[in-house]
Amino acid sequence: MDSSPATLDLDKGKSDCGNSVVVFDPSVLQKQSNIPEAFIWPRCERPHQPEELEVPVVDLKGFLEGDAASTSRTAAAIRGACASHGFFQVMNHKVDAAALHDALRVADEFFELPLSTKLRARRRPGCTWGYVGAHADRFASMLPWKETLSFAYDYSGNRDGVVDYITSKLGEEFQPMGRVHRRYCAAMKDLSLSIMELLGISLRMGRDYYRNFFEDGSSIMRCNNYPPCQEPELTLGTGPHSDPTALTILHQDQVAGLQVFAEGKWRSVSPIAGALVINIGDTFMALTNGRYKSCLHRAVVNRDRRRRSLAFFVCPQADKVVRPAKELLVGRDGGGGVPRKYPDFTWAELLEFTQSHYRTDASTLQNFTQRFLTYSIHLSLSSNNNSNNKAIKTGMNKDASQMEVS
Ligand SMILES: C=C1C[C@]23C[C@@]1(O)CC[C@H]2[C@]1(C)CCC[C@@](C)(C(=O)O)[C@H]1[C@@H]3C(=O)O
Ligand SMILES: O=C(O)CCC(=O)C(=O)O
Ligand SMILES: [Fe+2]
Repeated sequence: MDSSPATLDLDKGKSDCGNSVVVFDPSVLQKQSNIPEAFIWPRCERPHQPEELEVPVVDLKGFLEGDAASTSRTAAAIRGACASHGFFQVMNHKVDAAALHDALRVADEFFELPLSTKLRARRRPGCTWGYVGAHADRFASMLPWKETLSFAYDYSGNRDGVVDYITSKLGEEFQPMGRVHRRYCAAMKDLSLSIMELLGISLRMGRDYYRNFFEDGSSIMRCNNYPPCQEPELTLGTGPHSDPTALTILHQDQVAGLQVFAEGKWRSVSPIAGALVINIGDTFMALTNGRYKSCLHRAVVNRDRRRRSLAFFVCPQADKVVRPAKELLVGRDGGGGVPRKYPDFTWAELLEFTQSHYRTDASTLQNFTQRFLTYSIHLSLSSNNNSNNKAIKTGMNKDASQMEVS
């Protein structure tokens, strides 16, 4: 069994910091009879033949046309899904079929480029954006069998941010690719804000509450490319995690691979032509004080066919405080407040935690909260200077231990 992932020195033998950099080169790895050790996951994590998870397939036509009865039926269907496993699929979402097709086409164009060209966009240490192969620059084991390209899409920023990013990294000849991504992200923004309206209605917060919260959002576009794998039973395309973001719109191709951990086992969410998969992320779970669930999921690979998915991660504006509406903290009997499950935080803080201190997994938000509590209690013990005491920032009583950390 080969001992390590393909090693390729960058730019005439050295990377920026003078060391050889381990990258994921599918064209090399796929020729090897076995996958490198670093891609082999623990036995308990390896994929098995799953059952199907019947997630609700919600038809958005009536809601998008303003039909009141259809809107309340749609909100009820979404409420049920979000309160259990946080996943549903949407049909008749009004995202142009050509935009969906072209976005996958240009993702293929990118991933089919020579590795040296893709590495022009390589993710720099400490940055979220760029080209990544198996996270071989970040992790030493349990590497995911995938390549990804990620970039920002700012809801309120300049219209050409995506095009500028793509051309600045790859060259002016990639303008058409940037324009296709810009069109796709604009469509994802519109759909995400419509879904935020439905989430607001489903939580009886009104259609504008979450729409207003996210309309100046700072979202992330991620293209996932999962090459065929010669030992798919030993590895994972994306490891078990809940999305730290608020909402994910996933455009998967017609190759099965997405799995959700629901009712005590891994279950597949099969692709439905024309449908988009929607799931609640940790940040939205915190906004509802845990009422809506950010669910564990992963992606598996296969021996014969490449799989692609486009994940659009909706995030609030980076410095906006994530705190549940007080209406969601009222007990079912209308009595006293329900204990807070999570501290006040900003998306910038949670993102930094996932990128610098913690590998996103099944317990990201719980560990972020625990770290927050420890830090807050440490601060309150070690300093009388209340202005530094982050516990106040949680909008909670001084005794942060009242938070119910699940
Ligand atoms: C904020 C993020 C971190 C990851 C990308 C994302 O934008 C949302 C999902 C996260 C991730 C995909 C969850 C599984 C592990 C991960 C390391 C990956 O496999 O890519 C995560 C992403 C990351 O870059 O940290
Ligand atoms: O590719 C998929 O189906 C899921 C990817 C995913 O969960 C992610 O990128 O966060
Ligand atoms: Fe995910």
